[in-house]
Amino acid sequence: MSLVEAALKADTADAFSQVPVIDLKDASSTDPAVRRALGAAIRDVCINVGFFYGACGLSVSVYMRRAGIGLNAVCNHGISQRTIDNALAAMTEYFSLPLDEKMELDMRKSPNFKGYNPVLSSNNDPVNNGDMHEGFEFGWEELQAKESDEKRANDGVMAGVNVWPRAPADLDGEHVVSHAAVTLGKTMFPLFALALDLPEEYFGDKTKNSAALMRVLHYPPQTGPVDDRVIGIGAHTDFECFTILWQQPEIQALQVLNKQDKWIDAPPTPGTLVVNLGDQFARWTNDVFKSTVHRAVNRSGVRRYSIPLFFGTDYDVRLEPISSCVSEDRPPKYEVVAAGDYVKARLKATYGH
Ligand SMILES: O=C(O)CCC(=O)C(=O)O
Ligand SMILES: [Fe+2]
Repeated sequence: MSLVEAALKADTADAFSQVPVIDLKDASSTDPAVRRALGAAIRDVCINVGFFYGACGLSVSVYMRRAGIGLNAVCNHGISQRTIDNALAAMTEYFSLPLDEKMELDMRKSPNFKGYNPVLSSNNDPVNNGDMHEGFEFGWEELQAKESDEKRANDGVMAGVNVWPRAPADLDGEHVVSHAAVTLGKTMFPLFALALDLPEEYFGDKTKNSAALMRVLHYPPQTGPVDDRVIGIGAHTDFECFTILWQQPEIQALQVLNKQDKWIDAPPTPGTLVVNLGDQFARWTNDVFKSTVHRAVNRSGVRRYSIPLFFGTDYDVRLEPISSCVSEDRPPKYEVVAAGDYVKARLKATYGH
């Protein structure tokens, strides 16, 4: 079945009622048949849901080893548990700093949306009155600072350095997690290409500078009568190709909208990370791949932390629809824009500056 036919079929299929799990253990297989089978599973989920739990757990260390980076920094700590524990401890410490100290790195002082954003300063859903979370955002950076960072020199409209809080709440743990997640993201691109019947290396020259924005989020508990227009993060789609999300175990907050406009819970599931598609993939695939609306509402009565990594194409890439996703009956739906311009416009709308 062609991609366009599969998308048409999905339009009339039943709405999803849960977020599916895809086992990513075969992501490192070199057997073409095994890889094709995984690509087919990913294709089905991308066309019908746009969200899945990637079961990775221990195998993340395999990705790290294959990519040949961060072995000491990441694998020896065991990305699936110890690195995450470190990151969670650093986040907890960072967000408990006095507000004026956090505001020293106010994102609004940064030309490229790096740094701290306080509670209610972002508004992902324009009908709402602000998002009930605070966050800290940074882009890709070498673990050991280099004199000249070629990747960052090519960031175009999103170019600019990160800002970091001072030790001890220095978010070093998050920086390590971002390297692990970027490695996982690079492993995913060839699989998305397979899912789109493209050569595995199709996205290679479009993702040389691993546009990767990581956010560290803290959602205070919302108790008592909750104003529906003030929720953890309002209904939105993500901006980049796909997001890899770690959510704090045992706290339900994330919800995904199905086509019957029903919110489906996506609770944290041990040994998995959430993977969801964003608008760059929707634009590239002319909506064959779904950039699905989601939100987070923390009514658990306790604090909740999460770490999304938004993984996209190089910012100068133009998001032209892939030809197999366009037909006479399915003409291009989106104006062609450069990835960086699109991301920057969405960030401006979200943070109001
Ligand atoms: O915290 C979460 O579970 C979701 C965060 C999210 O959707 C985002 O930052 O785009
Ligand atoms: Fe999101």
